[in-house]
Amino acid sequence: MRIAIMGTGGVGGFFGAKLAASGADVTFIARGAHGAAIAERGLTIDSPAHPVAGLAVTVTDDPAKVGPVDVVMVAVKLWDTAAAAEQLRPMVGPETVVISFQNGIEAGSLLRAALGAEHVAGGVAHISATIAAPGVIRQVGSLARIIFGAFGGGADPRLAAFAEACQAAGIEHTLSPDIDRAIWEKFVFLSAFSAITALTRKPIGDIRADTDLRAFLRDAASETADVARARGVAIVPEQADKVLAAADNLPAATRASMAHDLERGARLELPWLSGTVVRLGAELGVPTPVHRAVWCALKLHAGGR
Ligand SMILES: NC(=O)C1=CN([C@@H]2O[C@H](COP(=O)(O)OP(=O)(O)OC[C@H]3O[C@@H](n4cnc5c(N)ncnc54)[C@H](OP(=O)(O)O)[C@@H]3O)[C@@H](O)[C@H]2O)C=CC1
Ligand SMILES: CC(C)(CO)C(=O)C(=O)O
Repeated sequence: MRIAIMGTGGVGGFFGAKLAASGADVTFIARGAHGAAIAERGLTIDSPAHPVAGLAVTVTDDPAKVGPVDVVMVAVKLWDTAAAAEQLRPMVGPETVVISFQNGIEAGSLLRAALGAEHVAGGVAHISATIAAPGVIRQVGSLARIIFGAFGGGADPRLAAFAEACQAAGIEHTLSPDIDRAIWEKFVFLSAFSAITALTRKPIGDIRADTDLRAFLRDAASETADVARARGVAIVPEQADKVLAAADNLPAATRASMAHDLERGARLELPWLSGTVVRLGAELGVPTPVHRAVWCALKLHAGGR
């Protein structure tokens, strides 16, 4: 199986390295100093649970040189999705499946429109990882799990084969019969978690210990769950409580990637997180006052410094 990693950052670099370390045929798409460092010194995963040191890998900044592959894992930030979809086109052959492991709920439809629905599946990544230095991915905590599946359900032998590759690589994974709901469940969690850890500039340990902030987190999750249900997604009534339970189980130091991006003055995925909740809420007649407040408080930071 040939696998390409479109965007070798926290998510793509981590899971791609696990696959490559297991002997899978993986090509990494990476650019700039990061791509040059990987070519020169290999790919390093700084992680107590899943360390990889200077793994020699195939890396290029030009997908046209790769040719068709079996699986493309898309792991660029959301603002790069449209450009990445165009660039990865030469890697898509008749049997290729492209799986987005990005956050939010919009990447799948954008990729389907660009590449054709038959070539696109959905995915979710549960991990906390960043590019610590060129060529180096740092994982925080030990959570590292992916979920993927065919949009609309149904069996897809290409995804079953990818699940086997994940199994061989020791990647915790689920081939989901309902990826649409899994993507929305992650969105209910992340829209709330990114909102509160970015707005307060505090990790989850401080937030969950404070009654007001705990309620804020739950309210934010509730709003996104209401929007999901108004869109016809079967999100259970207790989903906001599940978000609190998930927050209680995270290492105390955990923050959303958007909170890290805010602190280092980088661009934010805010428009696709709280921004999308506000936009869809307005379209569907669902009030979203918490996400509106978050959107207003952070929007002037969304472009980075
Ligand atoms: N980080 C995390 O812990 C998690 C992130 N996610 C989601 O996964 C997605 C990816 O996030 P993350 O891994 O943090 O992102 P990163 O910023 O760490 O990595 C993305 C990488 O893709 C590169 N890239 C973008 N476009 C191209 C291109 N056309 N060609 C080559 N390289 C390209 C970027 O390069 P450059 O820097 O030059 O732009 C960057 O190196 C996001 O939607 C995020 O929300 C989901 C779960 C956890
Ligand atoms: C919350 C987390 C770390 C879970 O994977 C995440 O997706 C993010 O911060 O972008």
